[in-house]
Order: sequence, then structure tokens, then C-alpha cells
Amino acid sequence: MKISATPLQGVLLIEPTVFGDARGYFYESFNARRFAELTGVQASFVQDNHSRSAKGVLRGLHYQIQQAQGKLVRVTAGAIFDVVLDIRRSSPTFGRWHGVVLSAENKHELWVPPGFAHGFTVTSDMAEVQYKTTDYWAPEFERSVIWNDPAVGVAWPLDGEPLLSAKDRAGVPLAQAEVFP
Ligand SMILES: Cc1cn([C@H]2C[C@H](O)[C@@H](COP(=O)(O)OP(=O)(O)O[C@H]3O[C@@H](C)C(=O)[C@@H](O)[C@H]3O)O2)c(=O)[nH]c1=O
Repeated sequence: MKISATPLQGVLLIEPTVFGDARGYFYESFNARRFAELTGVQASFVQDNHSRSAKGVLRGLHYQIQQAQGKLVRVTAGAIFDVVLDIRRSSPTFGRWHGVVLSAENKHELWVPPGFAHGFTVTSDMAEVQYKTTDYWAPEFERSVIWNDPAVGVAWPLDGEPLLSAKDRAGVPLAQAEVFP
């Protein structure tokens, strides 16, 4: 398993070791001891999420202002452009985003600590996204930064307008969003 830092402090790219043989492949998509040793993150995961979306769907940019969730994100079918936005006001990179391609093929995972908004768009015909979270879903604390806030300027790899939920269409610009200290 290889861990790489990203330009946003605390956000980590994880490349699992994949063992291929004549039957196919095997890899540990999560190992609590190794995750803690290699990342230095003490996370305990309480919920596993799984979503499926068609090409051009965009979900995000989401966070919970209380019961903030750390998320360990991976893709088991298709490919996404996964985006994190630093919304920790005291962070030197507050307001900056970072994007990575996560796919069933590359098997990369992204560790998104609490303090970030998170979202993705699907670049394959369909994608299944699975992620572990460090806290439970708390709809009363859910917030969305609007995906196309020009002040943030995420370079989404979109071919036309994205398919959004009503909630995401009602996201707010970062300047009006509740953020972390
Ligand atoms: C997020 C969530 C939703 N739901 C329900 C509520 C709703 O009826 C349905 C779909 O919810 P949403 O439209 O909020 O799903 P979605 O837009 O996929 O929300 C997710 O987006 C990604 C980017 C994240 O980072 C996640 O934390 C989460 O916010 O699922 C749960 O039961 N548990 C959950 O943890």
C-alpha cells in the first residue's frame, strides 16, 4: 500500500497493493492497522456508503458542519473525478480544491479528513462509489457548497451540464457557506 500526500494537508491518496494471478486479483481495500500505521490517522469508521451514478452525474460538494465525517473513498465500477475542497478557515489552503481520478481500474482510494467538502462527477458510462465514514449521516447538519462556485473554480471534466440533485442545485457559494474554524 502506497500513501501519497496531496497539495491539501491531510488529504491522502492511497494505492493498495494488488495481487494478480491466473484467477484474477486480490487486494485489501481497507486494513485498520495498516491504515493507522501508514497514514498516522486515528479513524474509526462507522458507516459504509455505496452509490451508483450515470455519466455526467455530479454529487457535491458535501459536508456535515457538525458530526463532520472523514471519508475513505473508492470506486468499484467505472471512473470518477473526485474532488475535495478545503473549508477549514484557519488552513493555509482554505478555499482550494484538489481532484483525483478514482476508478475500478486504478483502485486508488482518497482519504478525505473532516474539514473538507467532498464531491465527484462520473466520467465513465456508470460508476459505483463506495466510501467508509467516521461519523453517521446527520441530515440536519448536511451542507452543500455549490459545485460551480467561480470563486472556487473546480475544473470539472464535464461534457455539458451535470445531472444534479435538487439539494445540490441549491448549494451555496463558499463565501456564504458555514465553514469549519
Ligand atoms: C448521505 C446519505 C443519504 N441517505 C439517503 C438520503 C436520500 O434519500 C438518499 C440520497 O441522498 P443524497 O442525495 O444526499 O446522496 P449523495 O448526493 O450521494 O450524498 C453523498 O454525496 C457524496 C459526494 C458525499 O460525500 C456523501 O457524504 C454524501 O453527501 O440517501 C442515507 O440514507 N444515508 C446517508 O448517509
